[in-house]
Amino acid sequence: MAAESPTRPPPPSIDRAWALFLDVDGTLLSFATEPSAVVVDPALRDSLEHAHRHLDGALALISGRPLATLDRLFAPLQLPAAGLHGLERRNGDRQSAPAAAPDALHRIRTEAEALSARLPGTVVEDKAVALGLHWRAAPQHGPQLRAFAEAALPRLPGYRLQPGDHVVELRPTGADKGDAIAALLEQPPFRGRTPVFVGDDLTDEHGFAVVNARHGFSVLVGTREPSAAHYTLPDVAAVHAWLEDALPA
Ligand SMILES: O=P(O)(O)OC[C@H]1O[C@H](O[C@H]2O[C@H](CO)[C@@H](O)[C@H](O)[C@H]2O)[C@H](O)[C@@H](O)[C@@H]1O
Repeated sequence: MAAESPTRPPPPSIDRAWALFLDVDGTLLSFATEPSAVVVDPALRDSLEHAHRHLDGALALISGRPLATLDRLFAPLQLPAAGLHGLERRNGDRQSAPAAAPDALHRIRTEAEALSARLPGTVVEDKAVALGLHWRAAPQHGPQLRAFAEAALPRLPGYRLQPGDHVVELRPTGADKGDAIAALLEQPPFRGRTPVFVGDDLTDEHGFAVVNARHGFSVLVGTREPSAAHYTLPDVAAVHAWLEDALPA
């Protein structure tokens, strides 16, 4: 018999004493057929800016995207953030970044682009030290891209596969989203606050574990199972409404 899905309540309204961590794709932004096709509504930028102020700066984006891409998407906002699933971090003047990409990754990117050119609807995302192989517009090609990534991995010492939503990534081993949240919680303005993380994807489970261990609020967007999250919001529109509702006009 299939296990029953847990019933999760919606999260409480945003509290000034929170440290709020927000995933990006699938949480703040609706999915698009490819990474460059996402749309950032100006109203969302306004909500994030208000929330950042309301929380005295204790709001950070926690994403698989590089920080440079986050800054471009949300410009002119430049929020505290973790990029590349936790490998890159920025909190005010404090920054950390992974080492440069090995030569093998450049060769693998060229091979991946050649493969993608033969598989219409697939996309190779160049994330400098990481590589995303996407198949949202062509799900039938997912197995071939996954097989390519698995075969490439032994040529990349110090790398691992990062599965995601219609994507597999080749990324350096090291920090995950949970590590990034834990590190930010050691620093002002996040230190001493109740941690709250809102996310939708597998990579967000690391963040849920850290927040749960600190008696915070873990919020799953959507219905993916299994998940360690204790609360839920049904979709991106509900996340936007939750952000807007809680804030003073
Ligand atoms: O941690 P996140 O902020 O959720 O980032 C995870 C990955 O999101 C992006 O890919 C996803 O969104 C694309 C645009 O909607 C979509 O086409 C793709 O199928 C999704 O997997 C981003 O491109 C990746 O770099 C992030 O790692």
